[in-house]
Amino acid sequence: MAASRKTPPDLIDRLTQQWPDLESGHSVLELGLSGGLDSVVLLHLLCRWRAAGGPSLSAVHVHHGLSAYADAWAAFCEALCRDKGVPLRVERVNVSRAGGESLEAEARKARYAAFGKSSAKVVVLAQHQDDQAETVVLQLLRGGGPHALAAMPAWRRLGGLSLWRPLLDVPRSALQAYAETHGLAWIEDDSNADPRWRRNWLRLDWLPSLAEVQPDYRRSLARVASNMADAAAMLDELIEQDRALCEVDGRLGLAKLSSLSLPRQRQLLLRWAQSHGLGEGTPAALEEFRGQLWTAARDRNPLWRLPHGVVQRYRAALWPVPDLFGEMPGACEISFDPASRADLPQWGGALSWRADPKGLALRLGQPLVLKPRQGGERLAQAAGRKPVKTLLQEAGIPPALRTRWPLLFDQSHELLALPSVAVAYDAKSGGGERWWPLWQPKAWQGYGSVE
Ligand SMILES: Nc1ncnc2c1ncn2[C@@H]1O[C@H](COP(=O)(O)OP(=O)(O)OP(=O)(O)O)[C@@H](O)[C@H]1O
Repeated sequence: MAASRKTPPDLIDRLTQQWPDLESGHSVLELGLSGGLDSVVLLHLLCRWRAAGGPSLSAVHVHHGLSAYADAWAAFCEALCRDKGVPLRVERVNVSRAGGESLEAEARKARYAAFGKSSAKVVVLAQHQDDQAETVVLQLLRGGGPHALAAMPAWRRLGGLSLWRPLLDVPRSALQAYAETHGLAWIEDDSNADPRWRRNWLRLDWLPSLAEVQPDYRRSLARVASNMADAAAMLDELIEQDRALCEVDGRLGLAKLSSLSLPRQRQLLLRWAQSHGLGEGTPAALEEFRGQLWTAARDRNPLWRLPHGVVQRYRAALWPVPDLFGEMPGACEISFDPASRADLPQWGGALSWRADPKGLALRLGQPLVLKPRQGGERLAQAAGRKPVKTLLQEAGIPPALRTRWPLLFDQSHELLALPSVAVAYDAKSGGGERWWPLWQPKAWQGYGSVE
């Protein structure tokens, strides 16, 4: 049987032709070796390449401890690498469902974390054309867009190193033929035969039926992946351009947003919200919000609720407001230190100080109290005591941020300031150095302040 299959003569050429440049500094490779057919064939190819003057080589086997055979797989990889003179590290990882994902997804995360610890410049993995085709179908069934359908790239960054998948355009049958021709031994993962896993069901049932009507489906699906990779890259470029057009200080300007076509508005909003850590919204919630954006009355401030925060329309812009759903903070004592910046996660921001002749006269270590608004507070201003609510409105603070905007009191509960917005007029008398309190909500960190 082994002799009857024809080995493609060019498998090693296909590998080396993808290699960018031996002089580029990528001269050390580490192979992810599971002990299965694919990575055993890749080990053989890389060893041949090494013998012909190619990059030096090591391997990593990730021991997940999930199968009764896990120790036997590690032992198999150790013996194979010893025989080939390839240094092997066996990484034992703990996989649990603690993250709330499937065991398969947790195992994958642990595996890639172990790959990321490599001291090589490039980690090489043995996914092939059948894996790519399966990934495209799985992403299609999940309802994925261009990024998901782009499936696996041949090269990508993983932390400080590169991941390389040189066999992505090689069908599994060619790897099997190669293994048989060279008399290679490998292990079969028992879980690959379990049809309860969607990928296995595809591989064992669905794709063989598809192959009967379209034998070249792998190539078509690989083409989908590469077309979608281009589409995804172009989408990224367009979103970046649109973002540069619409975003000022972390807010999206509505006038500029309205000049974009509807699909561009949608894509920009989704990406922008994600980049502010608000998570991925449902298409229905986004459409509802987009409808309100242009129709809600001027004095309304519609919200787009996302898994980790909200986006609020306020005046002529959209504001990202992360995590407003925790418990409201209580009163909090601090002591004045102009050199320190106090991160106050429960309040959703950070308090700092700036020397300013119009600020407060405070002494180092003076006790101060931060309290949330109760309603009805007033702050002394030149023209009388002004409601805090009016001061926040005048400063253009969107309503979603006002509930957690801290009020700064002295120890006798006199309101001293609304940080970044105003300080008490009567607190301005007296000599010495003066300080202006600054409140920077998490949503604005990395951008300017409200002033
Ligand atoms: N236990 C392991 N130890 C080291 N490398 C592994 C291990 N399991 C898989 N790999 C590497 O990853 C490649 C792909 O394996 P597999 O398709 O099982 O995993 P995956 O990481 O889930 O892939 P995908 O990126 O398609 O989700 C293998 O060919 C091999 O190079």
